[in-house]
Amino acid sequence: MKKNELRLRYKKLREDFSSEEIEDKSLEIANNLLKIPIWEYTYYHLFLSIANKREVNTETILHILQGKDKNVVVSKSDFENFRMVNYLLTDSTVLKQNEYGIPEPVDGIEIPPQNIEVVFIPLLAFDEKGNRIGYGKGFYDRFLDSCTGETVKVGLSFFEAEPIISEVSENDIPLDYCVTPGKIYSFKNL
Ligand SMILES: Nc1nc2c(c(=O)[nH]1)N(C=O)[C@@H](CNc1ccc(C(=O)N[C@@H](CCC(=O)O)C(=O)O)cc1)CN2
Ligand SMILES: Nc1ncnc2c1ncn2[C@@H]1O[C@H](COP(=O)(O)OP(=O)(O)OP(=O)(O)O)[C@@H](O)[C@H]1O
Repeated sequence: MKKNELRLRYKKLREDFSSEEIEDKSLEIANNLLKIPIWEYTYYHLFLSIANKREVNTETILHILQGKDKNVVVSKSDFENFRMVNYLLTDSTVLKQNEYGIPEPVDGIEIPPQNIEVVFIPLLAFDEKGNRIGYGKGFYDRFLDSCTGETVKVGLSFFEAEPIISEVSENDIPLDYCVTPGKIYSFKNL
């Protein structure tokens, strides 16, 4: 199916979940994440969920990372150039909601993308090869492009994989893993 059709379809599917379903499914995703081999690294990039958009709630994942004493990196989006600037999340980080309701650090210690070892990625949809679709502004395409080839890319999704996403462009960087409430996909060596 085409990207725009998939975006619309999955946005609708997500909107049908109750807050309780979002919480339960997000917890199952966090539990499944513990089963993939990504816990020996130091720098983890996490997105902070938009409360009213029915995204995967990443709060439990944040607590897991903090419990393991990992360095957590969060970003601020620049809607002029569709790039993200990444900051270390610390006790003194001040978060402020941007115009889309995304909590963002006001400032802080900037972390170069090359230092980031694991990235958790919000998705609208993905396919069995690990291709992904986001909001379509290319924020994550640009960000992942500036990370290293070694950076582990982990998608988080409420839904299972589509058989195939057409119109994959050369900018699209595929996932290494995708975790859903019921399943763990590994795309390594595909
Ligand atoms: N929590 C979270 N943080 C994230 C992302 C995300 O998907 N989730 N992003 C992933 O890329 C980046 C921000 N990307 C965005 C891209 C487009 C729009 C946007 O145009 N919103 C419109 C229409 C949204 C819609 O179609 O539903 C709006 O809210 O009016 C917002 C954020 C970086 N941070
Ligand atoms: N590395 C890049 N450098 C410059 N432009 C890019 C890059 N990656 C993607 N873009 C541009 O960003 C736009 C959105 O890309 P695409 O349709 O793949 O979105 P997406 O993968 O759904 O979005 P996102 O990355 O925000 O989740 C396209 O116009 C694309 O040309």
